[in-house]
Amino acid sequence: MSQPITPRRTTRGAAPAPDSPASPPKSRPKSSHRRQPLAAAAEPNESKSLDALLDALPGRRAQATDLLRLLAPAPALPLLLHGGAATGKTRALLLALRHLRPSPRLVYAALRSLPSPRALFASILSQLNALSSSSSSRQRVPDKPSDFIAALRDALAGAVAQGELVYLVFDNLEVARGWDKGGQLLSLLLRLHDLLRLPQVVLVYVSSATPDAYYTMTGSVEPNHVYFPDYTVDEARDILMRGQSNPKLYSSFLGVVLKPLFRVTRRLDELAALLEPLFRRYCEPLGDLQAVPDEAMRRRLFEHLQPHLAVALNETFSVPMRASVEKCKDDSSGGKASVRRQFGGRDGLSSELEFHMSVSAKYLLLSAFLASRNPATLDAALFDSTGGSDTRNRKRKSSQASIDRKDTMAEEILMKGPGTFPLERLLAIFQCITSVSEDVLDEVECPDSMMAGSGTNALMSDVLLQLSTLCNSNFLSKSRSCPLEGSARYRSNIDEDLALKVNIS
Ligand SMILES: Nc1ncnc2c1ncn2[C@@H]1O[C@H](COP(=O)(O)OP(=O)(O)OP(=O)(O)O)[C@@H](O)[C@H]1O
Repeated sequence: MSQPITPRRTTRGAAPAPDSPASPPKSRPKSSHRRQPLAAAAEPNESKSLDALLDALPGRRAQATDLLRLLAPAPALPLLLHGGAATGKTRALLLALRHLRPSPRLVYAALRSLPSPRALFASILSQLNALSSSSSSRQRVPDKPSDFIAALRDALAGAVAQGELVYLVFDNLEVARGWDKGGQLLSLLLRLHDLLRLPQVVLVYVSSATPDAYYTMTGSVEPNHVYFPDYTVDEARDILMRGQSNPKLYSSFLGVVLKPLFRVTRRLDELAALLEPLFRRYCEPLGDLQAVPDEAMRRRLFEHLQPHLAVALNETFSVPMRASVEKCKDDSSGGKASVRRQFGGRDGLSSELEFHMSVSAKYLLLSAFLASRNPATLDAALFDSTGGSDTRNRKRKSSQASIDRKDTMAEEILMKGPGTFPLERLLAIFQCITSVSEDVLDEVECPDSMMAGSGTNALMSDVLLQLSTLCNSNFLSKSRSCPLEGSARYRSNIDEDLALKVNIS
């Protein structure tokens, strides 16, 4: 993380009344490398509410503490929260902001719930106009970013005139990249600190991309940043255990389902959506939902659940649909809804949809794409078990004739469309491209004895499971067994665009 700000905290006792119009504008604190323990500076009431904040954020203690340091009283630099999907960035930020005293003025825009730059401008300006109860609320929404900056400055001037800090939050910043002229807009948003030069305005960016991805591109002032790593399975368990009416029952349920599901998805929203119906199934044999199951009962519940768990593991794809987060809800439901659905059929993939699949499924899909698009004769040249790092066998530079021959072959392949391939070839390609990624092996390694053995067996059983999921989801098709070879053949149904979207991160 970059340089934090000295936590010159405003305590309740010392703070002016939250909405007092007479509150003086706050001065900017000096930057410092020094950090103070948060609780040490806190008064009893504050430490109680700090405990409540940390309780509401299992697995995010360090991030919540950093946020409180960096958000108040008046940070001199913008703040960037970054990390993978559903790692609690939004939740932690909104809860931390709610913890601040006096309550800050918040202008929040979740880019994922907005269709265009213009919608973003409109959302921000209307929130600001509501804050300052300005008469200009009927003004035209700017089309051009430069007009937006001018309108933003005017609207902010109205809001900060009341002496309050205004926190301007851009959530899901990475979404702007996909917008028309999104690169330009992104660079402008990241330069707001330099452009506005308003000390009372605190800029907060939330993104799944790393800071380097943005700041090398804009050359603007580098913000403070807080990283949100993926949850571990134990942290996910702590989060999912919150608010359960029968913790012992739920804990025994998580004991059997969480690890296998965690290999399919680590996203909390998806896990919660998967777990809810499974838990209902799990409880079906129970007469009393408040009962604490003994060992024999636990085994019975597991046996009852097992077939349903197998089905759930096969459905690895989900379509998160995000509603805008207007306010932070205290309960774990958050402000976003996640709807699960299997891909397939003629619907295709709308650009507004996101899909999630495990890393091993992504590699498998890419392996199938390559196997369908390239003739088997090219495999030896394209792949080797060293992932291409062994240069000893590299061929001499191709002659013009051989380049022409390859071009003609490529054209023919394109004309023919995707070809079919046997399972062995798919697995050989999969093995070659995963041999360079230890991460993949970590991900598919199955520590849970319930699902399979360990090591290679676990890897293979996972791959076969993923393969069947990809077939069920129409990403791949499986032909009937070939009468000569006696085994089934597969074909990839995805095009180059989708293959490019299968981003392995
Ligand atoms: N530590 C946590 N405790 C309780 N619930 C959590 C925690 N972390 C995440 N969640 C829940 O998981 C879901 C996703 O969290 P959140 O939206 O904060 O993640 P995010 O990192 O902002 O995701 P994205 O990058 O996709 O926008 C929400 O329902 C949220 O309430």
